Amino acid sequence: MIAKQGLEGIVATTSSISSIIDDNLTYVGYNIDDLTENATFEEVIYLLWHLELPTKEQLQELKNQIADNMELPKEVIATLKSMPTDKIHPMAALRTAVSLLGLYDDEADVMEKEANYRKAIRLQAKMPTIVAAFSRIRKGLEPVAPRKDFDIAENFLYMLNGKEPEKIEVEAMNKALILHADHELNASTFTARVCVATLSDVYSGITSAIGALKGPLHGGANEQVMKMLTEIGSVDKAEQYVLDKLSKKEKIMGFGHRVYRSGDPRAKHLKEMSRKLTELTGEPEWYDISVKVHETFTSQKPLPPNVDFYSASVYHSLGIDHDLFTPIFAVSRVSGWLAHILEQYDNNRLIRPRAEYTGPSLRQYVPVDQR
Ligand SMILES: CC(=O)SCCNC(=O)CCNC(=O)[C@H](O)C(C)(C)COP(=O)(O)OP(=O)(O)OC[C@H]1O[C@@H](n2cnc3c(N)ncnc32)[C@H](O)[C@@H]1OP(=O)(O)O
Ligand SMILES: O=C([O-])CC(=O)C(=O)O
Repeated sequence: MIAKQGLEGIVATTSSISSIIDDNLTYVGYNIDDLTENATFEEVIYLLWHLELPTKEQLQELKNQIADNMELPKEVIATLKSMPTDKIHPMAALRTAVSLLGLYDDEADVMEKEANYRKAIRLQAKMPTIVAAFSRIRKGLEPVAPRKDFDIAENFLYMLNGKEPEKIEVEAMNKALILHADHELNASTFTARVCVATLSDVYSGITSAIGALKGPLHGGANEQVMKMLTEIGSVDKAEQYVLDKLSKKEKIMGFGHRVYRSGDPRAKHLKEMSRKLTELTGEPEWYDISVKVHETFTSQKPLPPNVDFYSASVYHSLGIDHDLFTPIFAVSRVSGWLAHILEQYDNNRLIRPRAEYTGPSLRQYVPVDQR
């Protein structure tokens, strides 16, 4: 039997990390609403990697390990500086920098469980530093060194802007990081699992996953949402804009999902954050335009917004450049990719499905000068 196009509905692995059942998302049994309201991103990382929430001591140990590993090798900074920063997408820079990190990790090809865990910590710690450093370098600024007393959310905003962020900004970033951390067998996570199931290394797995997340049908959608909101420009233009796009059979980014039917449970948190933050920054129009697009789109198609829709106006309100939205998704999702990579190694078998051949039937080779 051939699978539906895009492997729709196919259960391709077992996993204990996250589940989507009846449109409810849980990380290792904890509802995403509960975690978003109460946890820190570091607690969620620990949960995804150890399948239990940490004790105070375990959490402190993880935070220390991350803080000790945030600095980038000088060679990676030098390469970021040598990139054609005005021409490339930050996701391409991130993909290259993560691959490069592997060259400066003596344990890159050591396949023992403990070594893979150490690499997970290094990658989780260094990805925010890469994104922030790239952003500064392309503005002609020096990268800002991470602070050991800051958690990931706070450090990321600090390294990006070179000043201590406000409490509300840190809270919003922490929630956003939790909401994007893992999502069952989405395309980038599947990519990471396929890669490491060949017994390739962790850096290869994460580099491949970044490539998959970059596409606009997946993580790249959040940047496209902001592009659309900017193009619309004011609430009174939103309805016509959506109707025009739909009449041309074009997709509206940030809507629809392969798995969710009644709605993506992450969207309501981002919607509320968007409302609060846009009000605080004195730019409520970004929220108002988003709501109008939401209302118009769902009056035409029964496809609710996904995680990428309201995250766009949230990140915009945090003053983040629009092409950094997808790299921020990667800074969060690397926690889930790493959890899945570690799980894959623990019970590995090569992932190699079949294809039904639909090309020409057997034919004879004709030499080039006779064709
Ligand atoms: C973090 C994440 O990855 S969340 C997803 C982020 N991606 C986006 O927001 C991009 C926009 N959304 C989409 O492209 C899709 O909804 C996907 C890729 C997320 C899921 O797609 P699938 O389940 O494969 O649905 P598919 O793309 O086949 O669409 C099915 C039908 O719904 C329509 N549709 C789906 N999403 C949208 C959309 N956002 N806007 C307009 N129409 C849509 C398609 O045009 C198609 O219509 P048709 O049957 O008349 O041709
Ligand atoms: O699960 C998916 O297909 C896409 C998604 O929402 C995610 O990766 O967060």
